[in-house]
Amino acid sequence: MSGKLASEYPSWKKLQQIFDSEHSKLVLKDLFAQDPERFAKFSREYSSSDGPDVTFLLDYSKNLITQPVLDTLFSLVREAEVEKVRDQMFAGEHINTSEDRAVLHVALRNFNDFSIQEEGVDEVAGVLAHIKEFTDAVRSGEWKGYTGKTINTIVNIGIGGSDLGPVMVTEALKAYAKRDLTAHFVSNIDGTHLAETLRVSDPERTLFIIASKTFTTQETITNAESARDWFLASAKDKAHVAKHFVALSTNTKAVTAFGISESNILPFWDWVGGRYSLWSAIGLSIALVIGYNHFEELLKGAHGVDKHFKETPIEQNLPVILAVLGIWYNDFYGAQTHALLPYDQYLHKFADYFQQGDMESNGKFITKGGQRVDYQTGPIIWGAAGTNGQHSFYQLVHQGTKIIPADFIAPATTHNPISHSKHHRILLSNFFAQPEALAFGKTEEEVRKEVGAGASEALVKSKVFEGNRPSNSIIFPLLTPATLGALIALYEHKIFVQGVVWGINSFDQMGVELGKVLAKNILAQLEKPEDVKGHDSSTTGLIHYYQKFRKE
Ligand SMILES: O=P(O)(O)OC[C@H]1O[C@](O)(CO)[C@@H](O)[C@@H]1O
Repeated sequence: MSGKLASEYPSWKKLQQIFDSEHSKLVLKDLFAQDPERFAKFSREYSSSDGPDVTFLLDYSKNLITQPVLDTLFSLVREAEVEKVRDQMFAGEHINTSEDRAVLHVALRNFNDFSIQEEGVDEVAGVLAHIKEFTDAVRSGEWKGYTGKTINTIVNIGIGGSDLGPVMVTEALKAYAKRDLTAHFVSNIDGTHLAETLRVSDPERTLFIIASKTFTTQETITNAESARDWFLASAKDKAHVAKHFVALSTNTKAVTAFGISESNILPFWDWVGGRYSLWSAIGLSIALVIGYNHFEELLKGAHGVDKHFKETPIEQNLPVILAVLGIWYNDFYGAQTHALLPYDQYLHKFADYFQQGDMESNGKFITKGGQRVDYQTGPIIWGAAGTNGQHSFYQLVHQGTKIIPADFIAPATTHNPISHSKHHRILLSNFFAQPEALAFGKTEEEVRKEVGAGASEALVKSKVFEGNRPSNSIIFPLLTPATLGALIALYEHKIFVQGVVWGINSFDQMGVELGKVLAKNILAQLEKPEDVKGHDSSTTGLIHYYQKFRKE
């Protein structure tokens, strides 16, 4: 049952036994040598069944698994009733129990396939129509600023889920961007972020998109107020705000109180989690940059994977496969992190995006039933675009003392085939080489042959790659909007499956609250040393030190 401790499932215990007795025998070099069919057995191609064409290959053969390990992991998924909870999610049941909410990002990209009963679901198509109408007006130049000029800059002001998705996707789909429309994303409360953006923006031609589900987030509201002050310093008349400020929010009351008219609000619903919201009105900046039709392709690509996730048996279900592999390393091998390594410059924000997507979802130690877990939950997600990472942190991935499961992700072809695709071939040669090097390494014997007889023992040892480091590889024809949608949905559902197995609520984020409350209290004490009360000596000392330099 969901909410149960994962360690209570019979398969969990069995996995522990398998790990204890077998893991020293799970050596990739041997496993590949023993079975010429290993790649065929442990790789799967996804092809969308309808909507835009999406295909990708997931190769998971370079994992420390055998069929019995995988079968036991699948049994764990069955015991945790992942399919039942998945169906509850798709049916609109309130699986976000702590907040008593449905979890329906799948409804935002549904296109009438699944029947979902929840308030607001029938409004999705209307909001998409509004996004289309608005983006068409801005992109065509029909929407004018207060002096009659067209919009050439958009500034999305939001943070967390109201920022990272739009940032990642607009970067990823830059090849589809309208190049004469510049998009900025301001998230940090640090005034530098807004100031540097405003410095290069023209108030007569800038559209501010205030993106906040709650419309109470301190960073976003403060940035929005300062942006409005900056705008009014030029525009003077508050009536002009209507041409330059739109809001994306579930909190209409707070938006209108801010001074944005109701006609400039694109709403969404409480069943859209912040980190799952790029598919909603929060994606307005994406639609503005790449055009509505491409935005819809993104949604349809995700919908294809939703169908796959909902309809495919566990053994062939790609999000489930990724999820159980992650559990195997996280909970039995003791891996602390998971690296996302896209070999595509356009995907350079992919890991940043899934830091929130995964860590805010599954970074929890209490089960839905209120018990403390006695195992590890969500991994630390990190990564960077290849090949840059190779010249910074890959040393540790190859020869460090930690096990770092990684996903290598790459497009077979590029939007920028400069020098007859020479760059892309070099990029891909690295994409193929790195998982190979990680898996198979280089033995002492091989090193000795290379360095010759005179080399010192220390030098020989330092050149050995132990190998047996696991990875997945995902390859697809080209990074299109639909393919990106599919990839994001793949990881979203992976996170879902892991959360269900671990028995936690992947859809609240109580862990971000305490810091917010303390900061509010401290903000009121920053002026005078005598105001600083109720803290430990370290916090008090730090605030007192700051107060020596404090300026208005
Ligand atoms: O869209 P909002 O309500 O401004 O919230 C922004 C972000 O803040 C959080 O609540 C906490 O970081 C995230 O879950 C959310 O994406």
